Amino acid sequence: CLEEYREFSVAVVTGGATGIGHAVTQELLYLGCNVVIASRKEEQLKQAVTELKGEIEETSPPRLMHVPCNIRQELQVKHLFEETLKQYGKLDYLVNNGGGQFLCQAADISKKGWNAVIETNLTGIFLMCQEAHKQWMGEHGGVIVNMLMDMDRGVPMMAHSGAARAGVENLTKSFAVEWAHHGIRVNAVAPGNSIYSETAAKNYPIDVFERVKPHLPAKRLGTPEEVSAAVCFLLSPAASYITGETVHVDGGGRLYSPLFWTVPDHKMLQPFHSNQGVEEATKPKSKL
Ligand SMILES: CCCCC/C=C/C(=O)SCCNC(=O)CCNC(=O)[C@H](O)C(C)(C)COP(=O)(O)OP(=O)(O)OC[C@H]1O[C@@H](n2cnc3c(N)ncnc32)[C@H](O)[C@@H]1OP(=O)(O)O
Ligand SMILES: NC(=O)C1=CN([C@@H]2O[C@H](COP(=O)(O)OP(=O)(O)OC[C@H]3O[C@@H](n4cnc5c(N)ncnc54)[C@H](OP(=O)(O)O)[C@@H]3O)[C@@H](O)[C@H]2O)C=CC1
Repeated sequence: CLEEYREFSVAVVTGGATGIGHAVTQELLYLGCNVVIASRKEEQLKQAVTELKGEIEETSPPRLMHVPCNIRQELQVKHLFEETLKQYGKLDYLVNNGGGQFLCQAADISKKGWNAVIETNLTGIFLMCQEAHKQWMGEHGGVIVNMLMDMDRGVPMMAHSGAARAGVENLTKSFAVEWAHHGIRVNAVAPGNSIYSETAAKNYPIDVFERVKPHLPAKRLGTPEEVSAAVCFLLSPAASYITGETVHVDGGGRLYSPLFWTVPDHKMLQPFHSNQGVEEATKPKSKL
């Protein structure tokens, strides 16, 4: 299965300079792919290219390049694929990993903050998939992996991101079906809220990772490499019959751990009592 990677496939990885994206980039390079990494901070991209190039043979054109791109900006997304095709002449894999959010109770999220997170984590992924399809994959096929989060029980303190990622999970299924006859597979990876990297941790004012650790069945945090392994499996021909699927990489966290939120003791959700008598109990309770 690794042979097809070795035929110098071409991958675009958003957020490929840091954390999980960095691990994906490193693994794809190791497997023989050409990789384009894309995110907003050009200095960070350049640094990653310099570091990762030190680990691979020098080639012409180089097997790793960067394109600054904010996935919220349509023109920048278009430019990213144009540059990729100009340099390598094809596009086999797209990893929509770039994204993020801020901690905030739902009641306090401003409309601007809501829009920033939805644009990043939902609209941005939509634009990336649509443009990849338009410029290359619609005609030639390809494989897409979208990054989600542990959001199936809702995401207290990150409601905006949970909503966006749930949207992406559904988009993943729609694309998987609509684009199957174009030879495109589309899957998702959902990391638990427990994948430690310095760059992920520094986005938060509190040590979110230390707080989740004791509540994980694995009793340890996950690594970017453990997420990358799932991404690379889904990209590979070993996953040729898998599409529209989500793979969870969370050490069992979603099955066991309390959410990143403790409900205070309260008596605000009272039960319904039928001891008011049959007539009273069967009266419609609608407030309309
Ligand atoms: C449960 C714990 C789980 C931990 C697991 C880890 C999960 C991960 O996802 S790790 C990856 C983390 N990486 C990131 O989060 C990085 C990316 N994040 C961002 O870029 C921002 O958070 C963004 C998505 C909001 C985008 O920001 P940007 O486009 O730069 O927009 P602004 O900074 O201008 O903000 C716009 C607007 O958003 C509101 N806002 C932003 N930050 C906060 C905050 N910390 N608290 C409250 N509100 C915030 C705010 O309304 C901003 O407008 P202004 O007030 O006018 O600045
Ligand atoms: N670590 C964890 O436990 C979890 C992570 N995730 C998700 O996994 C993905 C990778 O996170 P992780 O590696 O941990 O954290 P990082 O903070 O290291 O990575 C986030 C990356 O996304 C890029 N990014 C953010 N916004 C944009 C944008 N608008 N356009 C292009 N790139 C952008 C950032 O680069 P730049 O700022 O330069 O744009 C950065 O490289 C993210 O989507 C994250 O939300 C989900 C669940 C848990």
